[in-house]
Amino acid sequence: MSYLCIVIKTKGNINSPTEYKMTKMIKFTKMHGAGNDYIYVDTTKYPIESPEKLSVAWSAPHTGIGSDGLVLIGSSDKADFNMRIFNADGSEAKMCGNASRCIGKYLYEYGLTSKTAVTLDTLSGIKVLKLHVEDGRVDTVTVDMGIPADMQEQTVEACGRPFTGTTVSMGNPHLVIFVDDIKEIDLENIGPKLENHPLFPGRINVEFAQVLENGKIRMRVWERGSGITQACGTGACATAVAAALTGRAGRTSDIIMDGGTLTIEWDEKNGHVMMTGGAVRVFDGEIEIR
Ligand SMILES: N[C@H](CCC[C@H](N)C(=O)O)C(=O)O
Repeated sequence: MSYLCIVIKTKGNINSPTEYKMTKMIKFTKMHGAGNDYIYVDTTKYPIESPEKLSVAWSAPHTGIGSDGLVLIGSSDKADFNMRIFNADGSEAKMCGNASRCIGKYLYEYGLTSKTAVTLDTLSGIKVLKLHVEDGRVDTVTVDMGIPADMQEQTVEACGRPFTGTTVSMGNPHLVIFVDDIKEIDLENIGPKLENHPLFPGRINVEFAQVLENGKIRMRVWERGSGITQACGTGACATAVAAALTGRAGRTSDIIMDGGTLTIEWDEKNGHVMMTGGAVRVFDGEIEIR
């Protein structure tokens, strides 16, 4: 009886932990608000260790899932739930308007809540979401974005010319610049120079806006940490506040962005900014973490 004996030479003991890279599957949901798309993970089920690194890897269009960043939904002892948001470059932001609406949809439609008023703990404080439910679906959400801050006129030199705008914080910083013709703005070139200008040591989100004949406002955004996005919820709020502050509009504005329109109301009585807009679930998926 002959035996064939095969010896497989390995480096060291193949059972040692270093040889076996532990991998785990993470379920995620891809969603967008006015085209501002993020990857959403329920970290109560799928805890994430290095969100900064994963946001960069997963946001990549060709080698990852492709998105403007990563949003983690977690538990909170101060509110119904917690939100953390990471830009495509891995930087963590304090607030995301479009993501907060999508989280409202996610929580209700995935059965994590049956409430239509949900509190969300963020790095810029607790936000209140009002879910507009129809036939068991949430397609529109109104978010109380709180009170705008740090409003001041600012002139910044970039690309050989001055840009005068209004800074507004919605928990995250924005520079809103009104122009006569938004089509003239080379956002790809100007955006990063303003985002990274030394005047803004924490960098800044940049919005160019044009008031239209019908009183609506057309806005395009270069987001800190993500570049040009289809829409920016906090940016739409900052734009509406800047328009009201500078007498270009009233306290309610429709902000028309590349990916969709948000309605912003700056309440005269309590100073809060209310943002209303859509939330869309694109697909569910799972991805391996090595
Ligand atoms: N890029 C922003 C975070 C995302 C905000 C935006 N996507 C929104 O909908 O508000 C920042 O670094 O402050």
